[in-house]
Amino acid sequence: MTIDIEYVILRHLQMKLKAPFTTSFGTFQRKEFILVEVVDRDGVSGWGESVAFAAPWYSEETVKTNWHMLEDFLVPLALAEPIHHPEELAKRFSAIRQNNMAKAAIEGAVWDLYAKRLGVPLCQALGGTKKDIEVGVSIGIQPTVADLLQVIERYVAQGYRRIKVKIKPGWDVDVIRDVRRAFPDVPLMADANSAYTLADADRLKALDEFGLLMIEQPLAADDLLDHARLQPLLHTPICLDESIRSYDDARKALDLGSCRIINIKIGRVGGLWEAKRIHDLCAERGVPVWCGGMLEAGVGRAHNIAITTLENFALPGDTAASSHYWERDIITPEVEVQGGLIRVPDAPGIGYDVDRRQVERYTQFAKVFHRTATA
Ligand SMILES: O=C(O)CCC(=O)c1ccccc1C(=O)O
Ligand SMILES: [Mg+2]
Repeated sequence: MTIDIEYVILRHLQMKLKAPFTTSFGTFQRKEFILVEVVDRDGVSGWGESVAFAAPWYSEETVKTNWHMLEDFLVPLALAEPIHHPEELAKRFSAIRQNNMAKAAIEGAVWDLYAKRLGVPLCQALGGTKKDIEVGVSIGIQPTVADLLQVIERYVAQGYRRIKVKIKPGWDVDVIRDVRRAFPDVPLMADANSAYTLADADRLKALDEFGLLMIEQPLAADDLLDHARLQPLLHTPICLDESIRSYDDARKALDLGSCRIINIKIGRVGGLWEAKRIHDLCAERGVPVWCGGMLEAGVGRAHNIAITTLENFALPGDTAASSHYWERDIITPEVEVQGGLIRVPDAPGIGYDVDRRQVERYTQFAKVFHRTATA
């Protein structure tokens, strides 16, 4: 199989979230992101989505740094030579340091095109087998505990398979106690987005009594060592998110005992190829993984669904329904959750149609890059 990309379109989109989403590091009202379309000689399109946010709170990447990396480095590399397998592109990109979300955006588009050319769904091209995936939902910090309980009630009623609550100092032990009292049996976890240090070990230890499935990223993103010190003090498994940016990070975290579960985000680790390698490593080590979310629009959501079909994505992810985030998503059909499950689409590639009318509506500006002009 040879993929000859004829041109690439970068579009800058902005979509308003249905409800503001608050984490320990800030509040999101809208999502700005880059949609990548790669088009081959026959006019077949592959789609990718950069998950970088407008501001560098979650990681150092932003929409603008991603645009710069794509325009000046990654798109020219993708156009430079034909591609026989997306892995080749991942290797080509390894000459460029980090900037994982930018790399993943275009690599994801090439994966979609690759699977479409093969005539198979993306999940199958990746080696996934599941026909349905189990999903949970991530719930932001709310104005009051009463608000939080009401929101949780709604998602439990919709059948979501686990509830994730964002925590930070001052919105943690008492909140989780109230949630647990109201929902004694719900599969529950907490995500701190690096809001604590090792000096808070007692506070984190106090969460042990609530039977959480895991506590996600309690300490700093660059601190595998302190996570390794914290984990033996807790009964609750630590799950790492921000700390894991590559296969090697995952290997080191598992060797050190920094976590017992890994959240895989395709963008954070630089693409589907690296995500699959981390999945396979964790499978060998008997460590379950799950797919995190970055408030994606439909294209990113479709990629998350595809990777989650790999077997060792053993825990429900954060890939909630389109309608949880958006009045109107950019794909048809939209992603729906029924009884806590998403049915994996079986059409070639990402398996959803990109709704060009909606894309147009949300696009603020765009730029086209032709092979002849760059290569
Ligand atoms: O619903 C989603 O897409 C996941 C929401 C979420 O938890 C999140 C949202 C924005 C930034 C970081 C995170 C996170 O997983 O830490
Ligand atoms: Mg997280």
